Amino acid sequence: MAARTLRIGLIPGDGIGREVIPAGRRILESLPSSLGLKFDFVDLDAGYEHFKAFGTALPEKTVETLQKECDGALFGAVSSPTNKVAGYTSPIVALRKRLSLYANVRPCKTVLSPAFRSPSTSPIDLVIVRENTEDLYVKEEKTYPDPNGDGQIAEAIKRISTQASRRIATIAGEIAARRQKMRQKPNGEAAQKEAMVTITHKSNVLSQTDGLFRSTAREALAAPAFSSLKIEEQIVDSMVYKLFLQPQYYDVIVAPNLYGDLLSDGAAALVGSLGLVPSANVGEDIVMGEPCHGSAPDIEGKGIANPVATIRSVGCMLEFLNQPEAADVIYNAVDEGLREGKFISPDLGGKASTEEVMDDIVRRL
Ligand SMILES: NC(=O)c1ccc[n+]([C@@H]2O[C@H](COP(=O)([O-])OP(=O)(O)OC[C@H]3O[C@@H](n4cnc5c(N)ncnc54)[C@H](O)[C@@H]3O)[C@@H](O)[C@H]2O)c1
Ligand SMILES: O=C(O)CC[C@H](C(=O)O)[C@@H](O)C(=O)O
Repeated sequence: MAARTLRIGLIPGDGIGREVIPAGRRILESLPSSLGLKFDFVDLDAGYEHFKAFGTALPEKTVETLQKECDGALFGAVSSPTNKVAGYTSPIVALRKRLSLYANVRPCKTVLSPAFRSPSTSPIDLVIVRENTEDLYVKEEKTYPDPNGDGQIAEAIKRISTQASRRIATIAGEIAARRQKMRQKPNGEAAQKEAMVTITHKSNVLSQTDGLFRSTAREALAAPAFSSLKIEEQIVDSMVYKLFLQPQYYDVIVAPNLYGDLLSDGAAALVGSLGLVPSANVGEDIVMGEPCHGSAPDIEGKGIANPVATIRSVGCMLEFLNQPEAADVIYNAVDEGLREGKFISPDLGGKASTEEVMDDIVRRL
């Protein structure tokens, strides 16, 4: 059988993005040839450093190359400034919209290892499915003088649509159904963990925006295709509470954009580190793997960034490019390395460098 070639755009961005994306590339180059996959790579620019040098954080060439040439992409991280900088807009937020990457799928899983302990003592295996194109992320903000006194008023639009809510709930249902199938035992016995989608919202206060998200998600998940799933809902503040108290209970959590962003960093803390949690930005035309973490300026340049989130993101990208076998090879190699615990990075209490963790995983592929 002739090998299939996938073209992958590599966008390291800023900070530790530049240290972990090479690990992602190396993993793809090291996959066993028996999988029948080949990769070619195109290096693409984006980020705050690029903005400072050339006046744009997301060159059109990057967007066009991804749209016209690439099957998949790997994005590292960007160093978005926290103060307003004229002309700068987050390239990752822009890319998600420009490429219609409507779902941000973020699996969080505990690996039990003698080498490190996760803050959560019960094993976690959940997926956060974050809407990726709207909510407060439409970034329609304005500031104007306060007519009633000193100072100013700043406003932001929170936009929720039926279409985006339906689409995200549907993919969350599909992911839960797929996980249910994978958990089923060969003898037909039901798996221990209940297959479930938890719809997260704040419609007790935001009855129109989050209300629309909640009712649309409920409707989409009532489809016959999802009849084997338990569908439940949780107000986002108590969702945080319950997630921290009993994370092992959750299976698939679907959330509007901002709540999904916050919940995934919380879940990352529970499994041990942001350096462990991957994501896939999923659209109709392209899939972009991306670690959930940022550019980590506090450890940039030290060679100690944990590459596992990026390596698992390579698996997530391949999973959504319909290459589940290749994804499993990567997930298993990562889990085995963490379980054995010889090469553990400092964020998990170990001493291994980015390169040592990567080499250990490559050996196991
Ligand atoms: N997708 C993205 O591009 C993305 C995501 C989040 C934050 N950011 C940007 O990143 C910058 C820094 O943000 P922040 O410090 O709030 O969040 P961060 O995720 O960069 O870092 C938070 C903490 O986690 C640690 N950490 C993160 N990734 C790690 C890894 N792979 N290995 C070991 N430790 C890791 C960091 O050292 C830091 O202590 C900001 O400019 C923010 O805008 C970008
Ligand atoms: O800093 C940025 O430019 C984007 C950060 C980004 C987000 O979606 O808000 C990050 O928090 C993420 O989880 O991907």
